[in-house]
Amino acid sequence: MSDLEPKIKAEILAEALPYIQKFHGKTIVIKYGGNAMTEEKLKHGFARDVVLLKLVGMNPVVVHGGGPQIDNALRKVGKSGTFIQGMRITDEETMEVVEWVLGGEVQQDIVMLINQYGGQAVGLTGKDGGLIHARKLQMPDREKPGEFIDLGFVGEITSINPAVVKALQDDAFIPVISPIGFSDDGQAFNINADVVAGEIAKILKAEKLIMMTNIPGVMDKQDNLLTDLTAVEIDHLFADGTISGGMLPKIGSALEAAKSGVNSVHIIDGRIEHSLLLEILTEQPFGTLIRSH
Ligand SMILES: Nc1ncnc2c1ncn2[C@@H]1O[C@H](COP(=O)(O)OP(=O)(O)O)[C@@H](O)[C@H]1O
Ligand SMILES: CC(=O)N[C@@H](CCC(=O)OP(=O)(O)O)C(=O)O
Repeated sequence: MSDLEPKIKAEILAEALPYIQKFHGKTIVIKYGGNAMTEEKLKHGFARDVVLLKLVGMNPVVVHGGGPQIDNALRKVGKSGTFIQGMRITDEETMEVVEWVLGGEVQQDIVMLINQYGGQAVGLTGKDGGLIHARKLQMPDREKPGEFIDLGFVGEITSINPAVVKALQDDAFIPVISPIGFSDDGQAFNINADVVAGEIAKILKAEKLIMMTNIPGVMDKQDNLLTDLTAVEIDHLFADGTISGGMLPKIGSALEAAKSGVNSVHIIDGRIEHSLLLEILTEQPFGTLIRSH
């Protein structure tokens, strides 16, 4: 932006006004994927953007991932990450690493940066305020209908109690949520962060859900960006194998949220600096918009 003519700079800033008005007081759930937080510069840009959104009157809620960061920590203890249908197989030792990495290092890094830029972030896991109740996931096998895959300590959400998030929002704080759920007997479960973001957006009746990842959006088989997708089109992409790996839970959760009344759901490239501001405060079409119909 520093290379732009002053007039163009002013026009871009003025373009933000209707969006600031439209989204004032509205909840914006941001899924901050582990792949979009690998560079220092990007992390700082993200933190500044979140603070700006809060200061202009929106209610950002961050749900973070950390897949690559968990992989790094596992490598240090001689283990490697294995995924099935975009979900990590999580044995007991892996679960300990997941809790330690997501609930510790990754979350604290985001909280510190947001606070450094003048925000008031508070880190939460599913345990805090009974936020995320979970049980062991029975994951349907996409290749063998009727059969299930055992992923160990991977959880599915049974309920969300959003009271703690609402209280923090009302008190000018920015919640930063780790995707770890707990059963009634205190067992921790590893939950895909896209799934948590989708459910949090649903229960908070968010205006927007923005999933920041490491690709321009949903791509077709020829690697062209699909700017806009409906439920029917998504069904086709699932059926013909265009969507695989980490995009499976992401697009599934995005569609669920769109069907449940979240007004706009986007999958965007988190590797572009200030992608969050571009999506929310400018007219520029960005990434993939997921529609319920
Ligand atoms: N059709 C598709 N369009 C875009 N990405 C896809 C598609 N199918 C599979 N993917 C994969 O999904 C990845 C994004 O999911 P994931 O690695 O879990 O990211 P994140 O850490 O941001 O949640 C992409 O980098 C890409 O490798
Ligand atoms: C069950 C499962 O797969 N959990 C994820 C949780 C972190 C996550 O979702 O991180 P990203 O958003 O960076 O992919 C994992 O263990 O990697």
